[in-house]
Amino acid sequence: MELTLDGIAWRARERLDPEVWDFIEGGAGEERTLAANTAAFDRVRLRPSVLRGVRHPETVAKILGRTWDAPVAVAPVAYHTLAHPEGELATVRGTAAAAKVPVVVSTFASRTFEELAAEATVPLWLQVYCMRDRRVTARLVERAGNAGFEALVLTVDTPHLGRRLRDLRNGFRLPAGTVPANLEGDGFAEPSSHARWAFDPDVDWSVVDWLRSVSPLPILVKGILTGADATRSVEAGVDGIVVSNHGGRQLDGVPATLDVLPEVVAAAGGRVPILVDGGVRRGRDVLAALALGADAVLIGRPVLHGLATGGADGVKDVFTILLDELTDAMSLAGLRTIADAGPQLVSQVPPDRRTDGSVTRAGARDGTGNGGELRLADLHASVADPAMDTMNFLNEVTSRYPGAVSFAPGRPYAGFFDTEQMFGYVRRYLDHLAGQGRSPAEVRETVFQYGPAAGLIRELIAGSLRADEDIEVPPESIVVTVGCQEAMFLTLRALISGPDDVLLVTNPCYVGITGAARLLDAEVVAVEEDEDGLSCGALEAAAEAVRARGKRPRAVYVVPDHANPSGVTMPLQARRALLDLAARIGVLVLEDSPYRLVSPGARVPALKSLDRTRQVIHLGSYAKTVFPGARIGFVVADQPVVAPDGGTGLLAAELAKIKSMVTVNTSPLSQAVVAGALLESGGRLSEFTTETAAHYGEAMRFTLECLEHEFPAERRTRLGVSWNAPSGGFFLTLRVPFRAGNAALTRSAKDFGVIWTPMSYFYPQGGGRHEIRLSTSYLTHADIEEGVARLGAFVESAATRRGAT
Ligand SMILES: Cc1cc2nc3c(=O)[nH]c(=O)nc-3n(C[C@H](O)[C@H](O)[C@H](O)COP(=O)(O)O)c2cc1C
Repeated sequence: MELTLDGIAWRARERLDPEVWDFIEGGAGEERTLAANTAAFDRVRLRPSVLRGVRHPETVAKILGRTWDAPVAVAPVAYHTLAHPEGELATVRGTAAAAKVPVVVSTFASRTFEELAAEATVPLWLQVYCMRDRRVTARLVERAGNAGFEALVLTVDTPHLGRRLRDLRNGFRLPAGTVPANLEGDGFAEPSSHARWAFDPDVDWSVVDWLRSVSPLPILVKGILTGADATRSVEAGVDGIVVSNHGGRQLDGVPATLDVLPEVVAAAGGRVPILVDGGVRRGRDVLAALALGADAVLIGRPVLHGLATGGADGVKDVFTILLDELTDAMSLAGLRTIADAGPQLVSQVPPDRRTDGSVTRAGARDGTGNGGELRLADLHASVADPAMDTMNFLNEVTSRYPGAVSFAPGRPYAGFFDTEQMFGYVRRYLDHLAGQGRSPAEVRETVFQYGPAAGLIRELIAGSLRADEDIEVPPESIVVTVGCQEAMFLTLRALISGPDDVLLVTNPCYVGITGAARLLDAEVVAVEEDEDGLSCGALEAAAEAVRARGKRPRAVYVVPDHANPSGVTMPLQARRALLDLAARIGVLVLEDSPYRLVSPGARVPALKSLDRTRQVIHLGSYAKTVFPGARIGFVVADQPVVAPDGGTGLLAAELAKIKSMVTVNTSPLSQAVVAGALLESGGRLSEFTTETAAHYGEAMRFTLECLEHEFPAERRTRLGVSWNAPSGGFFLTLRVPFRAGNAALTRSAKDFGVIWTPMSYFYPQGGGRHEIRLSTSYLTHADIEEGVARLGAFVESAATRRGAT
């Protein structure tokens, strides 16, 4: 059994489809409020009283005249069948098995009130949304009352649903079979659009009187965040208040509930009980909420996590852990009953100064909290962006299952690395400098000192571009960067001048570019890739749509050769068409092509070599051709930039200015290594990489052969499996008949010993749910053979396992 609610959440994530996980876990907007909720609890420190002889702390709470085993209840959460087929039935069973505490049933419960009431041995409350058609609400309330529900919780923060970006990106729809069991009609599949037409957006405080007129049950309002609204609630005659920001799912930017709790408690002045929800994950969080004036807490997501991991048993685990932690914390803190949890119990709760401005504790003036602790909610939103987190999940899975064969990393094959050779390259470059007439002191200076921001080895790079790629550019148009990632970052920083500039990318797309855009708050619009790469028709339509919104499509990012992740290569004609279109509609093309020189066979000309209008910014990398540890990339930016005084320079010079404030200059030592390799190859990197290209070509060919062998025609058809056959590069795409998300990946790693990358990671606007990216580059043939066999077993199992996908 897991020991913490976080552990249960981790296991739930493994089991749930990524879109469902996102629906449950996500918040509105940049998820600042979502992050703030848990961060607020993290800032609390408990001040224990010692030697109080507390052997058996008493957790019992009295709320609205009823006795609860503990000051904890289940928050109203829609559609429990998303997490487990038994839905709310399992929730009431599991809760009851651990403690006698209420379950607040959502208007959007996926089990009927009557079946829940028949099952429940815990109190049931009904959460109420006020519908445009009040008769619908009145009927629900009446049914719940007849079924024996004991209270109504009127949600007041939801005239419509908040902007939940994860769901928008995923195009989330409720899975077939998940419907609100107590509502009639249809149109529920998209929760947000349903709410827009079904919820009453004009609802005001008179709704409390109305609700009282249709039901004798006590009424609590849920969604109060200010003292003023708490006062109004009491004046309106409510029986209780739930301090809630809907788990960060409504208005992003509102404060953490714990931070506003004291204000609400003070305003309510003990006239009604105060409950709070949002981010309660540990027993000590319950104590913190009580100490700051709450009478009880509600927990939302952890209940669904419990359901996902084990139905009723999982919910029981959630409550058992939480209550064990609560009693443990009480006895260590010297609290006999929950009434002992007063303000003296907590210290140093720094204010959320951005959102409510009130200082609740001393020691918070620097806004950093205890011991320099920072709040995630106060950092740039990109760090909490789920899209930035996908690779972490992959890394976690990889480290959890070290024995698995991994088709995930797009790494070069380590067999080519030769430590001694590296020294040889440096020597070679230093000799080259000496041969150019530099004195020993100057040579030493070159590698030991800071260097020019634009780089030391631009001439050599320009020479090899000419020799290998027929790209004719002056050395001054090149900036040597710390990997290609910096080249992307600098380029985007320069081009994206404000919120109206939009970056177009292919769908699917390499995550490095979308990640860089995220860091820069640049909007990204994805354009569907087809078998020829980027379709000009789709690109033009996307650019027009961006313009129609009053924005500027600034640049389009493409990987024209053996793309990561799809493996697609653009034919010559498509390249020419793209350049014509880009020139016509005034969009720059960012060409990133790291696999060109390490792929076998003839190469289609690079976009930059076809570029007659300086439309293309070429992003280069030596990670695959020389070695990634050198971290050497470059950007060719030969576009003229006109200053207000009419003077012109090259875009590269502007990029170098930016670079001087990012990494100052690229490591001269690393540049020396790459320069040595370029010199060694006689300026023709393509000759230097012949062997490497043959190796990777062979790895790809062998993987395809293993796939053919593993999935012969009959099996392929039966299972509904197919794949593409790139002529080079590191990646191929396997299409499978089941959802190939995190849950499937975890099962694949755990039960079958094979790891791959869900293609959905690479679709910035959703897609790729039935696709797997296989990387062929760094495995040996023996690993590939074994890995494909394991993959075959996994695919067979997942494809034939009903309902498990
Ligand atoms: C998936 C999901 C569905 C929810 N559905 C409802 C709902 O139908 N009615 C409601 O008032 N609140 C709803 N909430 C908000 C919860 O009642 C509660 O305020 C929030 O989840 C508490 O935060 P926590 O998840 O951090 O514990 C929902 C929350 C989640 C995560």
